[in-house]
Amino acid sequence: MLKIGITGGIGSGKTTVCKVFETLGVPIFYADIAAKLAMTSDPVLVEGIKKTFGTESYHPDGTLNNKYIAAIVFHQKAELDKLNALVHPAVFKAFENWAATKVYAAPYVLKEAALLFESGSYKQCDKNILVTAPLKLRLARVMKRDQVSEAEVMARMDKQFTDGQKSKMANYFISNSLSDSIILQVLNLHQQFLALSASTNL
Ligand SMILES: CC(C)(COP(=O)(O)OP(=O)(O)OC[C@H]1O[C@@H](n2cnc3c(N)ncnc32)[C@H](O)[C@@H]1O)[C@@H](O)C(=O)NCCC(=O)NCCS
Ligand SMILES: Nc1ncnc2c1ncn2[C@@H]1O[C@H](COP(=O)(O)OP(=O)(O)OP(=O)(O)O)[C@@H](O)[C@H]1O
Repeated sequence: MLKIGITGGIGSGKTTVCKVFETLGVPIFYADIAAKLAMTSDPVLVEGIKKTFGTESYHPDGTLNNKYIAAIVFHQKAELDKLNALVHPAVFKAFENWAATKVYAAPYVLKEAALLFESGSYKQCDKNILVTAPLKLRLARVMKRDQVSEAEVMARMDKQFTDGQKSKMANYFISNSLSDSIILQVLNLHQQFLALSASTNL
């Protein structure tokens, strides 16, 4: 079974692209969902986060106080490094466990992760896809989706590799600008991955 990583900068549309792969029956691991699950259910991680960022990191009902943590980490690189160091090993492990359950389920699976290259988790995958879109469009899409300011989106963008850096590490590309059809690009890649899977023992 092939493991394919899929990433893209904030607002590039990687989750939207994954929804198209899902309609083709491709199993998808969403790193962000796994991260959030671990951050609320793994007692060691929960303690680590509270110790590092304070008990306000969680609401009284135990749910994650996203706004509180985001306000700290997206304005101080050293704090973000601490959060990543706590969370990413848990996500790596969750992906390995998940992938092991899919070995006979499909010719290939996708791992969707915002920080696939930055975290080094692309090394868990056989090939990697980069989703791109023009910067202004990405900004506009996230501002509308999350009801946030341009400065808030930029603060996150600044903490991610640029598309130039990522494109050197990617094997496949999906362009998600206004004039592109992501459906046709996904169908094309799907055929390539099925052929690759059939021609290798992975
Ligand atoms: C800081 C948190 C609580 C903020 O939550 P919030 O609901 O506001 O944002 P959300 O998780 O939906 O992320 C939205 C986008 O922000 C960007 N982003 C998220 N985490 C990071 C990060 N560590 N570094 C850079 N960008 C990030 C990504 O583009 C992501 O898709 C949350 O992002 C988090 O827990 N991040 C750490 C886990 C992580 O690294 N996730 C990303 C991939 S595993
Ligand atoms: N081709 C498209 N046409 C119209 N809207 C789109 C398109 N692609 C993405 N969007 C919209 O743009 C927003 C961002 O897309 P999406 O959530 O898929 O990006 P993402 O890369 O997963 O972002 P993040 O890194 O923040 O998780 C969403 O509201 C989505 O519905």
